[in-house]
Amino acid sequence: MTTTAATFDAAAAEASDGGPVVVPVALGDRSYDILIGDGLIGRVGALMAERLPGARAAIVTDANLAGLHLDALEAGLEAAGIASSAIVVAPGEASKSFPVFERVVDAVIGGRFERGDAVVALGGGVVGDLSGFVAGVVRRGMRFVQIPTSLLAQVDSSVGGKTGINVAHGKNLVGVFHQPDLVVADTAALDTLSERHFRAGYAEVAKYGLIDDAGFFAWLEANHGAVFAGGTARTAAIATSCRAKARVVAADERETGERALLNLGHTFGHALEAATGYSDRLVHGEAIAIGMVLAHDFSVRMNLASRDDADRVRAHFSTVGLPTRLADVPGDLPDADGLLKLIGQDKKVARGKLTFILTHGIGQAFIANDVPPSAVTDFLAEAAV
Ligand SMILES: NC(=O)c1ccc[n+]([C@@H]2O[C@H](COP(=O)([O-])OP(=O)(O)OC[C@H]3O[C@@H](n4cnc5c(N)ncnc54)[C@H](O)[C@@H]3O)[C@@H](O)[C@H]2O)c1
Ligand SMILES: O=C(O)C(=O)C[C@@H](O)[C@H](O)[C@H](O)COP(=O)(O)O
Ligand SMILES: [Zn+2]
Repeated sequence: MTTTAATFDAAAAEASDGGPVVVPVALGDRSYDILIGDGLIGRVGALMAERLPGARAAIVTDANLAGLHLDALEAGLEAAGIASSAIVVAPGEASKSFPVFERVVDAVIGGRFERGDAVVALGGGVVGDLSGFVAGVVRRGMRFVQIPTSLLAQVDSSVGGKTGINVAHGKNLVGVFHQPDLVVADTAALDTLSERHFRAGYAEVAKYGLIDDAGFFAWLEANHGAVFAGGTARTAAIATSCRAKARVVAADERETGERALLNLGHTFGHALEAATGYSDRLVHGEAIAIGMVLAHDFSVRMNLASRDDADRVRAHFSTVGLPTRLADVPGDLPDADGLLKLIGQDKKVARGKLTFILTHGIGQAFIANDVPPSAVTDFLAEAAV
């Protein structure tokens, strides 16, 4: 549902009884809940015992999370009588790769985890996408529990079942749709997240406003300080984001239509991630922040949106410290033709034609099929200046 600045109600986005906020994802017999609240990691064992009785847990996490939040998860699993073992990968986008995928698959099968056992992702979007892919293919599909620990993962990647890894040709080009059975977002975990990664996740929060909720975007412009500070504004922003994503996923699980709107900024952004080698030069949320600004600027250039709206998007992202221009990417980038080659590998390409998510203004994104490649290169050549 689209809200306006006057009607967006942050308080209504919170649970009234002090318990976790519950956001259902309605997918028939594969429906599941997203639980959002403070201190939930220690309760995952009890929640799993209720929802997946008898399942053991193959925990996949990264080395940062292993030192911070793994003990609490393991203690809760043990208290609930759930046997577990942990597989630890290196932090960072490079772990969404074939070699790391193979290592995790080997550890899960070698650990004799069965189809009815659960792969449990404790981490950000990298761990979630990688281990969801493992869960989707080992023994042709295991149970899957997401414990997202970054802002980005809590508002976006843990929900909706897109899993996968990157290859040199492009982002997320190998993977499967595999929905989780449960998502548990412990907002207290965000207290240990770096500011850089919190900001990167904020880009995907703002995305929901830019897609179809101008009121939410206006609320973020006024309340971003409180969202960054934590507390109820942050929980409200997470819950609002999850509700928006759950609605789209329920309507179009496999992206045959409107789910593509969630790709706002990603056609440009994914090309930038590939161009920077999936490295710390540019993390996903930063690439998507630049991509969303470019999508608005490109829409202005195509006479679809007003310059005022595009400027508002750039100004807000600058205010919170996100990059907004190609020139903000450290190091060299390919030229416009090089970027277009990468864009040509986008999964939204249909019969060789480029698809972009463009906009008529803030909260008015739409799917644009058959975008002329020459318009894209002309625009990128100008944007690079
Ligand atoms: N499947 C989807 O629908 C979807 C949606 C959006 C993004 N993604 C993917 O998500 C990935 C980006 O996710 P991300 O931004 O979470 O990156 P990430 O998983 O690399 O996490 C960012 C960094 O923060 C650390 N970290 C995470 N939680 C922490 C915590 N609580 N305390 C301390 N450190 C913590 C991680 O170790 C890592 O170093 C990209 O690969 C992107 O393509 C997928
Ligand atoms: O869930 C979706 O659908 C999205 O597009 C969410 C994006 O934020 C996310 O980065 C996703 O992984 C991109 O999907 P892809 O199909 O373009 O790889
Ligand atoms: Zn994204």
